[in-house]
Amino acid sequence: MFQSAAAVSPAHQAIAQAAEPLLSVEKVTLRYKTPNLLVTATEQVSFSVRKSDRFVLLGPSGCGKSTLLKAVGGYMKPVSGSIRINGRTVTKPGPDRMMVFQEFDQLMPWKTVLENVMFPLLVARKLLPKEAEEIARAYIDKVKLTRAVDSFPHTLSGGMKQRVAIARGMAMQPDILLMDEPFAALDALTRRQMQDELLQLWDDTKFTVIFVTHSIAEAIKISNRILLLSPHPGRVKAEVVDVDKASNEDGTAAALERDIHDLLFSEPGHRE
Ligand SMILES: Nc1ncnc2c1ncn2[C@@H]1O[C@H](COP(=O)(O)OP(=O)(O)OP(=O)(O)O)[C@@H](O)[C@H]1O
Repeated sequence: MFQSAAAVSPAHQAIAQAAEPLLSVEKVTLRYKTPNLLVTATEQVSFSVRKSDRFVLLGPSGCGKSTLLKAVGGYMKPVSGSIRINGRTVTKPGPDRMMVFQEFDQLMPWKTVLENVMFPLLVARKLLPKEAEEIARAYIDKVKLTRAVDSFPHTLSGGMKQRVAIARGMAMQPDILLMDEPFAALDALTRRQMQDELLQLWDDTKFTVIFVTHSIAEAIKISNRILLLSPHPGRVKAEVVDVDKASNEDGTAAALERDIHDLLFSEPGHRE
């Protein structure tokens, strides 16, 4: 079930030979340049994502999960290595990769739920209003917000706002949905409900998602594959495959949670 970092690359090569993965991240190093500091966020990170994967990036705070997601989104260029989607190198953001963030303020406050979901369909996909509205309404239904379709964001709960952001991302039918700790700011009950709803949506549409979290339990619940990153700078520690199988077996999810915890925090002197 665990593939060590050393074992990941050959496995990816084998997959790549069998069929080009949807997304392929090869030895990616990402750095921030500040006026007096050079921060290496990730070092030589490799992984690949296949169609319909629920792929989780998991690791302690500061290991570069969000930075990796930004790079896949095309908002940041690797200093070395490459990121390819459908065989093309990622150089800028595109409608094939839609982001959902943690923050509740990612919606446009002056637009209704419907208008928020329609916006990228009109602007990026350049659809006619009638067409955009039809698609937007279908995805608003999918996230169970039909009754709030004409509401403005400030009248919605945190969970409802996140549902709108998910509907907006999914309505674009991107190749990959990029989710950066989308449920982290929600209360525990709502978070669990949102995780269930996301899985129901996945059962419906089998979309491909990369999901960032630092919750091991959330990673196990959401994913079919988990990439474990070491603390700053982030390097691949291992990949967990067949998570679905483990989390459906009695007692196995708890054991897997313990194993992942031990693997992530086994470094001497590391504090959680
Ligand atoms: N804009 C920035 N300028 C400089 N350094 C940054 C910037 N954004 C992030 N970093 C640094 O890059 C490293 C990785 O940050 P990143 O936010 O990707 O980690 P993360 O794993 O997503 O953390 P968390 O789980 O806390 O959100 C950290 O050391 C962080 O301080």
